[in-house]
Amino acid sequence: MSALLSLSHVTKVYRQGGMLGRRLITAVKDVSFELGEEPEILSIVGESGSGKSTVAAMILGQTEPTEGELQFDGKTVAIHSRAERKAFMKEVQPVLQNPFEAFNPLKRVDRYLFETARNFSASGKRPDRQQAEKMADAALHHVGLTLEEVKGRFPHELSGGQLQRVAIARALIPQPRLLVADEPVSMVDASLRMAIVNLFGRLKSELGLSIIYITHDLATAYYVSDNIIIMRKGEIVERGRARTVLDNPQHPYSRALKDAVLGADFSPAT
Ligand SMILES: Nc1ncnc2c1ncn2[C@@H]1O[C@H](COP(=O)(O)OP(=O)(O)OP(=O)(O)O)[C@@H](O)[C@H]1O
Repeated sequence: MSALLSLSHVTKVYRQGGMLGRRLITAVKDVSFELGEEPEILSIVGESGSGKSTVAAMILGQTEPTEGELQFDGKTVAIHSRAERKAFMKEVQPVLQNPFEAFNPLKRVDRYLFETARNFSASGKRPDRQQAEKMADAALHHVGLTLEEVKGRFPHELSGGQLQRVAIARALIPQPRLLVADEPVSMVDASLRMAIVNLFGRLKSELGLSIIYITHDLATAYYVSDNIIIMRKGEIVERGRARTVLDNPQHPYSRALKDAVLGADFSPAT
């Protein structure tokens, strides 16, 4: 079976500083993994600076690898034009960490949904106002909201959790095959995190969506992900089925991470 996404020996080196004192930072080092055709939630966890966001940026085509290759649906991820970006974004959508940064505070949130509906209609035809509203409402239903609830509202008139749901709804409008969510719950109130993470599980089963879930939060990763990758200093130190890895981490770093985040005696009831 072919892969939806594959990273093959991907390395990313950043150059920092000017002519004098130039420094090379290897943010990601020889990383390889695949997402199959079957919908899957893959969590990428690791401490700050372990290279998670750089992996996300490469998957989203925002930055190119220094070495190695990323393929989506059998084609090398390489975006050189607006048309290529648009075609790629139909298939792969980001969900950002801070929903308040994803929306202009002076723009009503429904306008974002309508614009996305107009730009990324699955049929390829530009929908009229009524059709765009229908598409927005359908996407909002998938995240537990309705157009009526958000219509005419500015970002600050919604809670962080609601706004993140609107951001996810917007990402669903093009009917992508992959969501790349980089720390999507870290700015959301702790009591609402699980609801958003559970939403990912539903989107996977209801829409057949694959999700890369980048997080510090091992507890939510444990509950929602099928597979997990643990990164440290740009490298994958451990990978496998999420529950297997987190129930019994093998690498000393994974053990330390688990103990630090979940407590040494973490043992979920389920
Ligand atoms: N644009 C950039 N230019 C230079 N160095 C960068 C750039 N982006 C990231 N880095 C460096 O690459 C390394 C990996 O960073 P990255 O943001 O990918 O890690 P992370 O695991 O996502 O961390 P965090 O959880 O804090 O976001 C860090 O040392 C970081 O300082």
